[in-house]
Amino acid sequence: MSHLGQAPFPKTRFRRTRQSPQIRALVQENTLGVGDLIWPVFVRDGEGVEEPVASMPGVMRRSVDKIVEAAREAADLGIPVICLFPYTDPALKTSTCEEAWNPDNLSNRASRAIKDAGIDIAVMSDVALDPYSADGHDGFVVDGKIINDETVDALVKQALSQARAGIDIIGPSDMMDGRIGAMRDMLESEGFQDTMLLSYSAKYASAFYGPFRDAVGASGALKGDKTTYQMNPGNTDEALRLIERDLSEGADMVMVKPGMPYLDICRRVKDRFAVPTYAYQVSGEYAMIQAAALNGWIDGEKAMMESLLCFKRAGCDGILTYFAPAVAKKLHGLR
Ligand SMILES: NCc1[nH]cc(CCC(=O)O)c1CC(=O)O
Repeated sequence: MSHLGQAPFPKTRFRRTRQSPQIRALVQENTLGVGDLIWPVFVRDGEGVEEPVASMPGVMRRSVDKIVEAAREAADLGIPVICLFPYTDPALKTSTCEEAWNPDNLSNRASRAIKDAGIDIAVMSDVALDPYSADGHDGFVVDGKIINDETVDALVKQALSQARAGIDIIGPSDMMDGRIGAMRDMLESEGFQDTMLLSYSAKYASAFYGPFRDAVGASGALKGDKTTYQMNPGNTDEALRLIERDLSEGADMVMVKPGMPYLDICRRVKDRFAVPTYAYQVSGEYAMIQAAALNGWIDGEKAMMESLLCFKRAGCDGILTYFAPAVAKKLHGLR
């Protein structure tokens, strides 16, 4: 084997630098820190409610008061960002989705409550129509098609209601074309110069979103699939074109989603654009690790830590993960 400047065996023995925890720490190239974590949480109606999500053991839907408690706990652990996903009352779901830009919808109430409590945590939102849509799609459905431009107008209204509710980081997850530019123009003209856009730029049409759709109550509503707007898992050049497009329209940060099966995309994005790059370790990835751990088939805690470190190795600056509080506790030596 020839490697630049590498002496042959036995002058080079790789095991020398693996001999103890101290030396392994010294030569470690990538690390996971609490500052790398974005914690997605599910908000529901009511008060004092913490309701387990069956397909995501350890994950809860929380009422707004409990979300505030969770945000405080996350901030105390040093988690920099909490990301809100609403579980909307099915009675509020329509084909015109107006609940999406209701200033008092669940997501906006939760955002305001966290801000009013003065908690030191950045709040991120989700922009897409699916939690509010009777059809379960991220855009308006007309004659069985998901229509792009009218959806973008609605998403801009939704994003404005979120900015007004104090959201720090707007996360468009809808995959419509042209939405980042439209939202950036709106934010500039409405006086929200500091509101960030973290674009779900390379979001794939994935089977790994199943438990999430249960958690937000969208699985029952969804007719068909999302393949006309989310990406084909076979593509990688297209991901780079989407990232480039979203950066050119004013995205501050970009995301690849799902995470673990798409680490090659994370690496290509980071190498090519050198911008703040995030991955979403989605609900199905979380569920797989938890299910195997609960069966005693893998060491859940080790698999959790390894999976997240690997995102850092792949070039990500941070990860959206349902494990965030557990990881933060582990990193602080609290468990
Ligand atoms: N716009 C919806 C949205 N935002 C985040 C997720 C998935 C998150 C997860 O699976 O953890 C989805 C689901 C989907 O696109 O159907």
